[in-house]
Amino acid sequence: MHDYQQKFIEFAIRRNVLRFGDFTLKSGRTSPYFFNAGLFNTGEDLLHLSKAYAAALERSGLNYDILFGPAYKGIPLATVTAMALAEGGNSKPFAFNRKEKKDHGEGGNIVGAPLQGKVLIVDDVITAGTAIRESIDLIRAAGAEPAGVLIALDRQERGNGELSAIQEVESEFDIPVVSIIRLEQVLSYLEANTGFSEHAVKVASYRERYGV
Ligand SMILES: O=P(O)(O)OC[C@H]1O[C@H](OP(=O)(O)OP(=O)(O)O)[C@H](O)[C@@H]1O
Ligand SMILES: O=C(O)c1cc(=O)[nH]c(=O)[nH]1
Repeated sequence: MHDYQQKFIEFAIRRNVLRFGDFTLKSGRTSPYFFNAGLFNTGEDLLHLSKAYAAALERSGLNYDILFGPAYKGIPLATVTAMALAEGGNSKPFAFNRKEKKDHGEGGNIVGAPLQGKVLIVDDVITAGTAIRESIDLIRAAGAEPAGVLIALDRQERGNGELSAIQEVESEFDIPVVSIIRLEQVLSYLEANTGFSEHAVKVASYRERYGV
């Protein structure tokens, strides 16, 4: 695990973004841990988070034209990532969607720059891959193509079959998925640090059941 990854895990635990307990996921699975990016909820958190996203993206060397944040939590993530990239001299257009279509004013369900060219999806986590597939449908419907996905945490879970949801997305759409941290690193952190052993056991057994 790189130092920046350990620091990111500690940042997420400190801000209660990475929590332990019983959580029902969008996929219906019951998970002993949850990553709630909505709790990065101060200006300082966002500043720190935006730098971690932008650094992961720059490290990946991924080629893209525009950032796209899926509603809802992807919206501030794409926004602050675009700002951090611009601060490093790499200004890109960005857009996001509304969950409900707006039928007055400017109408439609895409806000921001037109979805054109290679679109990078920015979100918090991938579990079963539903949110990413929905985003790819929106991107293709606009006549653009997905370039890749940038997330904070790869939960390393099976999707519909034996592959991880991320592997399915990568092979089905031929795009890379870049994450700041993966579950295996969270688990190593829990196992190596006192006070987390009970959580480590539960997370390990969840990973046995749903992990890849
Ligand atoms: O890979 P999946 O199984 O789709 O799960 C992950 C998605 O679920 C959550 O979003 P949610 O749809 O709950 O919406 P929110 O951003 O409005 O909280 C999360 O922010 C991801 O987008
Ligand atoms: O699968 C989900 O619904 C999910 C998992 C997680 O860790 N965080 C989140 O916001 N959603």
